[in-house]
Amino acid sequence: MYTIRTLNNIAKTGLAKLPEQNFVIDEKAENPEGIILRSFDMHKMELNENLLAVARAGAGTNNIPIEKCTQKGVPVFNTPGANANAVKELVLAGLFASSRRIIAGAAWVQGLKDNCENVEKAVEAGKKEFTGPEIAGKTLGVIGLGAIGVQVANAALDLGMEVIGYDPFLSLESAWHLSPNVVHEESMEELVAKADYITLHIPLNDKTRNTFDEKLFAATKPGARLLNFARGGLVDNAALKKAIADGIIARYMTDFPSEDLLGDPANIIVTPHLGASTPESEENCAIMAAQEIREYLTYGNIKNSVNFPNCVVPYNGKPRITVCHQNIVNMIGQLGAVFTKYSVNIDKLVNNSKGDLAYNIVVCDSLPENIDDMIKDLYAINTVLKVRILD
Ligand SMILES: NC(=O)c1ccc[n+]([C@@H]2O[C@H](COP(=O)([O-])OP(=O)(O)OC[C@H]3O[C@@H](n4cnc5c(N)ncnc54)[C@H](O)[C@@H]3O)[C@@H](O)[C@H]2O)c1
Ligand SMILES: O=C(O)[C@H](O)COP(=O)(O)O
Repeated sequence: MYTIRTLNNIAKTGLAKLPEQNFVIDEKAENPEGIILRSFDMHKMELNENLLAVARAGAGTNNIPIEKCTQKGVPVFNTPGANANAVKELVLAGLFASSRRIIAGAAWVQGLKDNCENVEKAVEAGKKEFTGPEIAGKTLGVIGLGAIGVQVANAALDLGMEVIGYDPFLSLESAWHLSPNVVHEESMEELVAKADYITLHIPLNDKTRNTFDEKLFAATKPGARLLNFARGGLVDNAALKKAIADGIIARYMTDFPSEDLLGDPANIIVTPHLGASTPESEENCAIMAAQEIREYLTYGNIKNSVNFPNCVVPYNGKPRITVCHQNIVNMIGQLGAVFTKYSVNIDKLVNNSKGDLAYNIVVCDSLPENIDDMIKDLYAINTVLKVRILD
């Protein structure tokens, strides 16, 4: 039996993928084997002793202490693409809202209640304050062409925009889906110098924090509109305010409010982190996260982990031993010696690596009687981080 702790509300259709005979869902569990979460900040949490896996029902994993998890041999999963359509739709709304002053105009009309004699007349006189340009024919710069960026880029082409993109790590998957009409830019500086609208779709990490700093704003085409539905930390807010004051940024729209962004609704539009908040995407993410954690806990199979390599061996009824270790030479030799010592015949062995980490699924014909001694011997190899027996 595995206990799964939920740190946020996770859609029930997703949790239903964890069968009751093998899984207990408990939002207060103190020592769970699995954690499923959305944006809960795990950085201040101790990783409990029994923890085996963490699944983020969503894309961004900057709220999870990945390095700490890796050191403990704990894979962190996310759900690539499961909320991409929801974010794409909100970004399209953002393109229109940052242009046409829909939000400010609608709020102004509400303010006319009990405040003027003739609403119709006031509206016709006042609407000139809320004009804004059309997006067709304008250039959209997409920074980050992953699951969301690709969908945004393709949809913007359909709306009649010129689209330019920048992503030095473009995946094969993205390349397959990206329209050939998206023009590739060699650098962020070149992209921001040409774009009338810029949209950010990159993860927040130590390399991308404050991507939009004073220097990048200085390279930006004056009058550009900047959309940030990725993470607040990608933009240096002090530099942003200066760019607004200098006329470089005509409007900033973000899904990540902070105190310093409030109080200037004409220039800064903030939504309350709504990108993935649709029933469809909440279900998609929860289902994928639950399936990933179920596969790992039950069979040791890994798909969509941000810190572990993919490693999947279809279940064939035989017991398996999984070993996660540092990715250095002669590990297979050392592991093999232990298997030989305990006369364990290997039916199938898959060893995959990602960066400094390697992971094995070893399907065995049978387990030895003194399996506890074998586990001790495996842990005696000092580069082994985690051993699991799945019988
Ligand atoms: N507002 C929301 O509710 C919401 C919802 C989902 C995702 N997000 C955010 O959006 C981000 C992107 O999501 P996704 O699903 O498209 O992820 P993804 O992993 O599919 O795509 C990210 C892309 O960014 C690229 N990239 C990384 N560093 C880059 C850099 N320095 N310059 C240019 N490109 C770079 C990668 O190569 C990748 O193609 C997530 O990390 C998350 O922070 C926000
Ligand atoms: O990274 C993500 O997937 C989004 O920011 C969604 O976050 P949420 O699941 O907390 O809405």
